[in-house]
Amino acid sequence: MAKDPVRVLVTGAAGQIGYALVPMIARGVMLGADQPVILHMLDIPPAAEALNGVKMELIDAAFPLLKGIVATTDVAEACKDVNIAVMVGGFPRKEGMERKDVMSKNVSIYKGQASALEQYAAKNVKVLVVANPANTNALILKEFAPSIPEKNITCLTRLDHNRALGQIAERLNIPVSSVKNVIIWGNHSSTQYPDVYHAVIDGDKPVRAAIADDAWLDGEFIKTVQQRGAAIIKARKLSSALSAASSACDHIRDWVLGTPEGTWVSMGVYSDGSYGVPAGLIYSFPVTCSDGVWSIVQGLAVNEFSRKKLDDTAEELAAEKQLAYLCINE
Ligand SMILES: NC(=O)C1=CN([C@@H]2O[C@H](COP(=O)(O)OP(=O)(O)OC[C@H]3O[C@@H](n4cnc5c(N)ncnc54)[C@H](O)[C@@H]3O)[C@@H](O)[C@H]2O)C=CC1
Ligand SMILES: O=C([O-])CC(=O)C(=O)O
Repeated sequence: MAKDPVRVLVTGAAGQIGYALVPMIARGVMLGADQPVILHMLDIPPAAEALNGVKMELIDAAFPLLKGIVATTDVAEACKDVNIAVMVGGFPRKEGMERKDVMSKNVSIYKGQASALEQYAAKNVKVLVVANPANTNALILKEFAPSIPEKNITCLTRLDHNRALGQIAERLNIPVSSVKNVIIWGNHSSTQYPDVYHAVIDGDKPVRAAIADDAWLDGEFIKTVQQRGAAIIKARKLSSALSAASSACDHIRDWVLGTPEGTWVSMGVYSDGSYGVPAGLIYSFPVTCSDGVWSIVQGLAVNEFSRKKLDDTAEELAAEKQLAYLCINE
């Protein structure tokens, strides 16, 4: 029997990431090749014409799984009954801008959209925040949508996770599918910590032994992953739309359909104090997912080198949280 369609909201749908993301969703990349979808697309009035253009193209592409399109500048209409919300809308970082510069513009958007999701979305809505500062926007959304369970509000660090897999694969000249269990800890920012202490290739061979170059792993590798977003912006003069869209699909797919046995992924989730990370931050942890629920992988060893990096990125998030509240109360 055919499945009922799932309603998926994409905010900022007329933007760069939105344009890459909506065809992936309509093709089944996010929820599976047998899962019909109804796409809800939100953007702001100045982008209404471009949004309508995206809608026209979706119609023209004749995606068999696409059972309906809601394209609107009205946030209540956009959020109505959605099961999944991918929050991409916001002001992007431009070349030379720090993430803090976009903070004040974006936290007030997320406060408003939290209320709309709370009021109009399906009760079990799963939320993925992509727009920067992604962790802090997700935290604001959580705070201002108190009836949405905190387990249902996440942010995207899967792009950083995939970037780390990609760098290891390039270095070893092996397919990226042979590498697994890297970890992104902390903030989706240049303080994030891409950790390969538990990563393996070909099922069980430690990455550190395979690469046998600690100086590269502790230096250039970490820096490359941390700075990859800025490098793409410099090269494209636009943000990493293709890879962000693909990683957003990976995030939701694994959350809804489950992570493969023996594999974890990185997700920005509400900290419960695991690994000594202060509770009350949205922080990227290694997680496994089953039956639509994520769980933080427990019991991984954290050495002194890693400890400092976990703490530094937590400190940045605590400072962002403070700044966000200042912006909201201004
Ligand atoms: N977490 C991650 O891994 C990544 C996050 N990003 C972030 O994703 C966001 C989107 O990036 P792009 O698509 O490149 O930017 P973009 O500027 O091309 O698109 C953003 C869209 O959001 C719309 N928008 C602005 N305010 C809105 C509102 N209140 N409601 C709905 N829509 C609104 C704009 O009109 C625009 O169409 C940025 O914040 C960027 O920094 C980008 C790459 C990776
Ligand atoms: O760095 C940025 O502003 C864009 C981004 O989040 C990324 O590509 O990771």
